[in-house]
Amino acid sequence: MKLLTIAMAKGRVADEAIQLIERTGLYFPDYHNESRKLLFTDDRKHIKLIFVKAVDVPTYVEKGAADIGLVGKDVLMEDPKEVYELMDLGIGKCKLSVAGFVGAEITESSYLSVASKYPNVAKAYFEEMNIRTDIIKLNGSVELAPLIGMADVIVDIVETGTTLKENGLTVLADIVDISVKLIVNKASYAIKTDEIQQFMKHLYAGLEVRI
Ligand SMILES: Nc1ncnc2c1ncn2[C@@H]1O[C@H](COP(=O)(O)OP(=O)(O)OP(=O)(O)O)[C@@H](O)[C@H]1O
Ligand SMILES: O=P(O)(O)OC[C@H]1O[C@H](OP(=O)(O)OP(=O)(O)O)[C@H](O)[C@@H]1O
Repeated sequence: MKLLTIAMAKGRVADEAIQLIERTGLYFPDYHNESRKLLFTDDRKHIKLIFVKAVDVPTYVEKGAADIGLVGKDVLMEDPKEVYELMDLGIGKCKLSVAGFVGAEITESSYLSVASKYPNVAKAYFEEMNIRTDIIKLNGSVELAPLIGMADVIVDIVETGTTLKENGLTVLADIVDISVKLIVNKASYAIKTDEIQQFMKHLYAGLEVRI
């Protein structure tokens, strides 16, 4: 059995993903969600988990530093890479939405300033709508931008809507549903076909139990 390396981000994705992986019978004795370790191996040495920034997961997989990556569809849409996207894990569910002040109107004649962690997704969305934009790339706390007059609207992740609500903002339009995807390096899929398919089969079985 060849060892599989799986890249994912610490935090909300890892906490749920590791529960799913452990459902397949794999066990990571050292893992706990407050650990500062960045690399874990299961007790039978089948899987090596590496923790990287969410936006870097597709890069590790494209370059072959990881065979498999678990990453939000938002990251894959913003910066597409040459990888296979083979499975939806049904975790990390949220939406990418346009948000702003209640009653803000977005029309074809608008010229909008848009703040986002996802400038490419935002640009493509408004181009499709024939709306001219000035896109401002931010790396977090995006909801602040309309409040201080830096942007008319934002494009950001919405899950419960609490962050928007607490900042006096509302969803103006939904762009796309997001969840965590399993991506695979193209060469790894050729070389480690059996291992990868077995792993995915076990994950599917775990998902069925979960549903
Ligand atoms: N509020 C949320 N609810 C559900 N899923 C979310 C939420 N926010 C982000 N996600 C999903 O989880 C992934 C990782 O989010 P996370 O907040 O851990 O990363 P990040 O904000 O990009 O990284 P960092 O906090 O290190 O800057 C996102 O790419 C997205 O797919
Ligand atoms: O609808 P909610 O349940 O409130 O979740 C949405 C919030 O979660 C994410 O932020 P995150 O915690 O990753 O912080 P950051 O992007 O500002 O770093 C996202 O960017 C929203 O701000």
